[in-house]
Amino acid sequence: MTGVVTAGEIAAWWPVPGAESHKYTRGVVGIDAGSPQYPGAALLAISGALGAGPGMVRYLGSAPRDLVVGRFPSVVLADGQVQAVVAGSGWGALVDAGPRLREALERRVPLVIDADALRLLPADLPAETLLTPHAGELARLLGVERGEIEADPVAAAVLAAGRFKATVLLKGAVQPVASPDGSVRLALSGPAWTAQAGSGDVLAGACGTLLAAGLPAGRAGLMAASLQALTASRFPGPYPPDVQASRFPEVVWGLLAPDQQ
Ligand SMILES: NC(=O)C1=CN([C@@H]2O[C@H](COP(=O)(O)OP(=O)(O)OC[C@H]3O[C@@H](n4cnc5c(N)ncnc54)[C@H](OP(=O)(O)O)[C@@H]3O)[C@@H](O)[C@H]2O)[C@@H](O)CC1
Ligand SMILES: Nc1ncnc2c1ncn2[C@@H]1O[C@H](COP(=O)(O)OP(=O)(O)O)[C@@H](O)[C@H]1O
Repeated sequence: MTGVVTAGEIAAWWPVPGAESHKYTRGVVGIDAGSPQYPGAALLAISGALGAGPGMVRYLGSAPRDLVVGRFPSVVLADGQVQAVVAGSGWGALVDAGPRLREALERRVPLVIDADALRLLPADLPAETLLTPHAGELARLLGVERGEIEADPVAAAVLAAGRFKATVLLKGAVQPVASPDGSVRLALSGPAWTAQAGSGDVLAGACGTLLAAGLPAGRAGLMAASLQALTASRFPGPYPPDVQASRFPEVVWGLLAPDQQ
């Protein structure tokens, strides 16, 4: 199937908790984002993860831990079981980036690989890996000029998904989500208020929550990117990306119960 995902599809796929759900069945997402160089990226990725409704967020990164729990007290600092991991946002020049990505891979769960971890892709990626490059990062990965990516983002995403045998969400004004089997869909689009530093970190966190809930990588990417775009449409204006993420639940509610809006 091709074309733009619909709001109806997103609502139908949304992981609504059942009466018997608990935090582990809803999905635990491990966030390895941020660093001493980019502590804000940890908070941004966590805000995106929480806004999409996880059972639990575990913080696995190297940003100051007090900063994390001071801002988000529901986040668990203890390591333990996770059903998906977000790796790479705001790693910057971390010297242990390679071991961090290996550790994430050894958990054998679906991964979101973002930002600086995209430079370290291994030859074999696990099933349900979601890569979330912007055009600059994808150009670097494919060894082409950025203009080529921007000239045909759909073709670039499809090429990358085939090359890396992973699902690729190419970020930008048009956001294709391509699967290794050659299929591609577009996320819903929204106003460019989202085009600001940190929106990508928020998006990676939201993708992680949806992967942890058990969604296939393609759907997780389409849903998270569309949620961010719909939020900017519903709350247009210069809201910082974590503030946009704090409005995600209202937008999800609007998708699930449109009559009550
Ligand atoms: N608060 C925090 O802690 C934040 C932390 N962050 C963290 O900062 C780190 C560096 O991330 P980064 O994306 O700024 O740099 P990098 O990957 O070297 O870009 C390379 C080149 O690509 C281009 N380019 C960039 N974006 C583009 C786009 N959307 N669409 C198209 N092209 C684009 C651009 O090329 P130019 O236009 O300059 O030619 C740029 O020079 C990373 O760890 C990230 O997670 C940020 O998330 C912000 C908030
Ligand atoms: N023109 C645009 N219209 C709408 N959204 C955009 C536009 N350009 C970029 N975005 C959004 O901004 C974000 C950019 O991600 P990224 O460049 O990785 O940011 P950062 O690394 O600073 O967090 C993505 O979430 C993308 O959806």
